[in-house]
Amino acid sequence: MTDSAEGRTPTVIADDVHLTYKISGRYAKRGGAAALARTIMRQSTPGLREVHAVRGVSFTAWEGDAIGLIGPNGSGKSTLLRGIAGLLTPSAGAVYTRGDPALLGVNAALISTMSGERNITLGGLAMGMTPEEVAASFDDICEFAGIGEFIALPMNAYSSGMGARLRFAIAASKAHDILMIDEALATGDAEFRRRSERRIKELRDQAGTVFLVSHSLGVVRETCNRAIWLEKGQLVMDGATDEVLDAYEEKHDPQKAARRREDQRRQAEEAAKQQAAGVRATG
Ligand SMILES: Nc1ncnc2c1ncn2[C@@H]1O[C@H](COP(=O)(O)OP(=O)(O)OP(=O)(O)O)[C@@H](O)[C@H]1O
Repeated sequence: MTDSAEGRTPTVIADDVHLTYKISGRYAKRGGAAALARTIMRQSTPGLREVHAVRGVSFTAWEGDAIGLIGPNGSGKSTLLRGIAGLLTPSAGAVYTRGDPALLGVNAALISTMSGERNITLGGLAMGMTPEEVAASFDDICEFAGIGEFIALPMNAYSSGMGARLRFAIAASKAHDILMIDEALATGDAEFRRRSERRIKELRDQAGTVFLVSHSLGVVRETCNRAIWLEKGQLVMDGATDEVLDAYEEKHDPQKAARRREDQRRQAEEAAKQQAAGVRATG
């Protein structure tokens, strides 16, 4: 499956995807208010409430793409990742993937009562590595996570940042066809972020596709070639990172956008001055 125009291979196709959560409990009570709530929310089953989190999203991701998913809280970013990973079945539309998607989220399934060391082994095996491959990457994973002696302690003794670092280190040790990272980088310090950004670039170079959910526009600018902007479960914009992030900033942080425009104007002015000085010096 290759796009003949550009010779690139699509890895994920989302075709008008809708993702819905069904929650029970809160409206299960009998009584007038609950019945009224059900009528308003067009519920057919008493006690079941639906949250329509992703509403008709379509895009195609390609090999080598690193796509930042941006949007305000509750806009459906994590839900869309779960849909791509196959953890949620679309209520309408479809997701097609080429290769195995691996979702690295804050809730990635490591076992909190076991040590970091043990989780490296289990996580590696769960990702389909052989025991030899796990043994070969063990030291690199420990070093990448950079949590020192904590690696020998059970993970429930870790701070949330340490846990996120270890999860990232384990997931990123293997080349994935499609790697999805949910906010993992937000919890690391500057040095860890730099290491992670380098690793994401390597994974892209190995022709994988990376999706990154992050509230840090800086991380998305540094890491991604493309961005998808979601708002209330719908796709607002999909395109080159700078273009999408500039438009997002105009809407959600106009002051910052104005400062950025001013900086760009100054830089352009400075570059023009230097070019003119260079022309005079050589002329
Ligand atoms: N497990 C769940 N059960 C029910 N509703 C959920 C569940 N997870 C998310 N939602 C709802 O789905 C919508 C989208 O949530 P989602 O977590 O995908 O957004 P997000 O853009 O990732 O948000 P954030 O930036 O805050 O992490 C929200 O209205 C949220 O309340």
